Amino acid sequence: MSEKIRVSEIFGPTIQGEGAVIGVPTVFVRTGGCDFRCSWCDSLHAVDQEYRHTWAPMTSQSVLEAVADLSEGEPLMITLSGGNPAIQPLGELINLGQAQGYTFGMETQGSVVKDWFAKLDMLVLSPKPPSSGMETDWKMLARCVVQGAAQTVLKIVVFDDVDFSYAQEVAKRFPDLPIYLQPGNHTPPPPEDDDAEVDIEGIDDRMRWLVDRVVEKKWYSARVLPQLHVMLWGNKRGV
Ligand SMILES: C[S@@+](CC[C@H](N)C(=O)[O-])C[C@H]1O[C@@H](n2cnc3c(N)ncnc32)[C@H](O)[C@@H]1O
Ligand SMILES: Nc1nc2[nH]cc(C(=O)O)c2c(=O)[nH]1
Ligand code: SF4
Ligand SMILES: [Mg+2]
Repeated sequence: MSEKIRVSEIFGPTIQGEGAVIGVPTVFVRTGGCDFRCSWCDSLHAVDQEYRHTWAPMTSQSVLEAVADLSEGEPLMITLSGGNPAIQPLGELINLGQAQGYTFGMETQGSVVKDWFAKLDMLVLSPKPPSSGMETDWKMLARCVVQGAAQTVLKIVVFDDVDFSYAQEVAKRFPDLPIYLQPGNHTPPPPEDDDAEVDIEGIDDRMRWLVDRVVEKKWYSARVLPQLHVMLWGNKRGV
């Protein structure tokens, strides 16, 4: 019997709200458990051990059935997120899904590498800036890149100037990867809150500041994007 996947939630179809494939319809499979604990994590219900009892152990087949129920059998992009999906056994799910016409994107911080990264259609590496309180293992991040997903991109959350310098350092180390900058959202909801308010003005301010910084530095290969789902629905879960 293959190992079960710990699943916090499966939701959609919605649009991918962030980064390289922003706007693309997708179903999210959010796994439970993370080796990090970022100070500003917006998905603590999939990180904090306090919520472990809500993370259902599921087979790959049952995850795919749940996705197919939501998409009414139409194959689409499945986005694996978390928590850190890299700590879950996801190779079989990707094989099964791709055989049925699904494509797979994954969001991970680059702290753990698996051989099945090579099967992904889109790997989003989101190493964590200083404001998160986490450290970057540069060697591990580089191993995630060479694992060879069809497309690999970087996405860095930026709250302040120190984070901005960190993002520049990441870009310097990985000059061949497209890099997306995303303003941080300061108001993560309490995990049990299904419809939390969000500080849109603060996000707008940081977005404008981020554009100014990119232009000032003539960093013309950077791409600056807000979290579209947060602009539309705030910190609501399941969108
Ligand atoms: C919740 S994480 C889950 C996947 C993985 N653990 C990671 O961090 O990449 C998904 C994305 O949301 C971003 N994110 C988390 N909290 C955020 C916040 N408060 N503001 C902006 N982006 C945030 C992360 O940086 C990551 O790119
Ligand atoms: N619409 C939407 N787009 C997203 N992109 C990354 C998300 C995540 O939490 O991983 C996310 C999310 O939760 N919802
Ligand atoms: S790595 Fe991702 S899921 Fe884990 S705590 Fe940080 S933002 Fe949250
Ligand atoms: Mg999110």
